Amino acid sequence: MRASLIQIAVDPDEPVADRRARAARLVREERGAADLVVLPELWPVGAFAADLFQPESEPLHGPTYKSMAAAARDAEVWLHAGSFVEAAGGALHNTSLVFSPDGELAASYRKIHRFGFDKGEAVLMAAGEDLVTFDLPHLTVGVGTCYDLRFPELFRGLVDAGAEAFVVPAGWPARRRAHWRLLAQARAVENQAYVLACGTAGSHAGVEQAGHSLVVDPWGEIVAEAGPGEEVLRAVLDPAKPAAIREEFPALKDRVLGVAAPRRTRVR
Ligand SMILES: NC(=O)CCC(=O)C(=O)O
Repeated sequence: MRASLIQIAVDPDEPVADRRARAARLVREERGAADLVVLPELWPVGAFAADLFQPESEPLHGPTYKSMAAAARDAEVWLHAGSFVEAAGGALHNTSLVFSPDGELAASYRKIHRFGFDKGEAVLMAAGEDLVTFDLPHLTVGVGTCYDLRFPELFRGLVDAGAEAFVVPAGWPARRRAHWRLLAQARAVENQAYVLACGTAGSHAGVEQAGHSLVVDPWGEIVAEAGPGEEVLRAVLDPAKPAAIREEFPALKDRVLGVAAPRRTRVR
């Protein structure tokens, strides 16, 4: 299975509508070269451009949905279209969209762990509540977004829901690039699953982006890594590999459920 991760640059001088058109063009250019195309987190506005979240928010079936559905159909690819700011019921969400090659919505995911502590996304957006997977022809894929990567229990939940690969769109800062690589590899190793982590390039809202999108295999090896600038990162995945590794090294079967529940250690 061929995957293309479009590590688009978010430049505040490029109007959102122009970047949307450019992203759609980049997706169409993968026609014949990819089965799955991935875009990063909040690429229309930039993950740290909190001032734009409200003014650039859209309903689910807004301009980003429409342009990405058409691009998936034209390119005949599965498209994880990254995320956009969704306005729904008076709240904002960091929502990812997945389209099938006929341009139908296959899944949508509202980011569960919001970043920013007491500012930005953490205060402006509402948290999602649902774990989401979608089925490619030979691979079940779980979805997380950026900061979610720091929360292993989310990914374990996705494994319990059948995931053999994770797609993680992100807007990760260059300052924590070491965490990005380490966490992507950790999620792959502990879950014996592919990780496709697609970040942004460029700099917006004063935050230089890490770039360095990654494809990590279920053994934890990095099979492809982008540089810091705008780039399309391509990799070939073997959909049989997660099951083969889980069979060869069956650590997931040794889980002791409930061990994480708080309890006192008695000193004898
Ligand atoms: N957009 C994000 O979720 C950023 C996450 C981040 O910077 C980090 O986890 O570090």
